[in-house]
Order: sequence, then C-alpha cells, then structure tokens
Amino acid sequence: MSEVLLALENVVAGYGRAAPVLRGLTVTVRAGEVVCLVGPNGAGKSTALKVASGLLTARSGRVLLSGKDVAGLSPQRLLGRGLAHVLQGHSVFREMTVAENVRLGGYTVRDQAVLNARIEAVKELFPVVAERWGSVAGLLSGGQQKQVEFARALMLEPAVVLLDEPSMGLDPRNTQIVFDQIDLMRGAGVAVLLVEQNARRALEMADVGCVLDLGRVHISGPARELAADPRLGRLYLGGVPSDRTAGDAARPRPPGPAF
Ligand SMILES: Nc1ncnc2c1ncn2[C@@H]1O[C@H](COP(=O)(O)OP(=O)(O)OP(=O)(O)O)[C@@H](O)[C@H]1O
Repeated sequence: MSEVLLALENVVAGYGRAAPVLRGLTVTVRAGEVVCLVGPNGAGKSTALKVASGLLTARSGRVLLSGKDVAGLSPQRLLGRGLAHVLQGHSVFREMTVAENVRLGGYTVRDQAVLNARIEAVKELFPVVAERWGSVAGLLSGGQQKQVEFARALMLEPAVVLLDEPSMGLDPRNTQIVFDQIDLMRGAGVAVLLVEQNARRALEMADVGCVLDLGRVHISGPARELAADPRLGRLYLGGVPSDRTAGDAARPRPPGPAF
C-alpha cells in the first residue's frame, strides 16, 4: 500500500463553545489517491478540511502530514509543508489576470527559473490557464475560474490538495471538466481530499469514499462500491443508517441534497 500522506485521527473539533461538529473523525489519504468525503448538509465535511489545513484547530485527536503531527500549525506553514486548500466557492481575484492569480500561488518561490517551470507545468495541466493567461479572471466562466484556482494551488507543488465542493454552482458540462481535472491532478502525483455534494459522480471518480454523518465516518471503502451502496441513498434521503446510535438519531440534522 502507498504511503499515508495525510491522516486525521479521532479528531474532535467545533466552533467556539458550541458542541463539537467533528466527533471522533478518522480519515486517511494515501499517495496517489483521491479520497472523497460525502454526506448530508452539516455533517462536518468542510469542517474536516478546515482542521486538515489549519484553519481550525482540533480540540483533540491528531492531524498527521507525512507522519508528523501538524495540529496547531497555521495554513501558511502547512502550505509550506505540502498541503494546499482550495476553499468552497470562488476565490480567484476577479479584477486580476489569470497570470497574476496563478503567480500569487507561487509567491514564496524566489528562484525565477523554478517559478517559470511551475507555471509551464500548470499551463500544461490546465490548458485553459494557458489560453486565457492574459485575461482578467472575472471574465472566465465558473468552471474556468475553478481551474485557475487549481493551478494557483499547485504552484507550490503540494503533495496533498484539499478541494471543497469544486463543482458547486457549475453546470453538468463544467462539473465534468472539473472532475476530469481532478483526475489529471491525481495522474500528476497529487493526492486529493475532496468534499462533494455531487456524491455519486464524485464517488465514481474517487478511489476511496467516506460517508460522514454527524461528525464521524459512518461508511467507508472503495469509492465505486460506495456509490452503489443502498445505505448511502437512505442517508441522503433522511433515513438513519443502522450503525447510528439512538443518541445520534435524536440529534437534529438538516435535510441532505438529492443524491
Ligand atoms: N464558522 C462557523 N461558525 C459556527 N458554526 C459553523 C461554522 N462553520 C460551520 N459551522 C457549523 O458546523 C456544522 C458543520 O458544517 P460544515 O460546513 O462542516 O458541514 P458540511 O458537511 O460541509 O455541510 P455542507 O454540505 O452544507 O457544506 C454546521 O452545523 C454548521 O452550521
């Protein structure tokens, strides 16, 4: 089995003084893998990514990056250690050009030759970045802007990229393009931890799937097998999977998206 790059172990985390959102979450990402977190709204998927990237500090449990405990490190420090987070929604600087956006991702690279080589690499991986290099980013379509975000995230050659709902707001064609690009990232040797509402399609592309509910992994396994697991449909339709406890079931949960 390939090396474990990122591991969340028994993580408990939440916001302020409120009850924890993650309640003993364990997720592992290995080299060369796309691991997909799916689950109903409010299950804690985005929160899991925030803990992994240092935006939120776990109350307990461990966060390991290439075997080293990185809990409490800032997102900047984690980026320097090879972990990039592409946030939910659109985060390109719309008034800046594609070139300026992508270059921002490599702001810590001092060696011009290295920077140029990285730019060429992301242009090759994301042709639209090359085609629209001089364009103002706000003029690109939502799917194209997402690819600019991917390119920017890859400029420091991260080992692991966290992608939070990259298909959000995209039409089916652009969703497919974005999923194809994630597949290409994996092909380029980047491990991906992906959160997706578009559960079935994401699981068809991912290697490993984890179904989160109420801050824990309830079902996990080979992604394609999960996509066909009837328990997943039940969970999304508001049913209670058999492995949830009576206490869990009593906790209110917002309705999930159509699966
Ligand atoms: N900044 C915040 N402050 C307080 N509570 C928050 C914050 N962000 C998220 N939460 C709460 O944490 C819980 C989990 O949210 P999270 O965004 O992790 O869920 P999710 O599984 O990603 O949901 P969705 O699919 O709707 O994006 C929700 O109850 C949410 O209201």
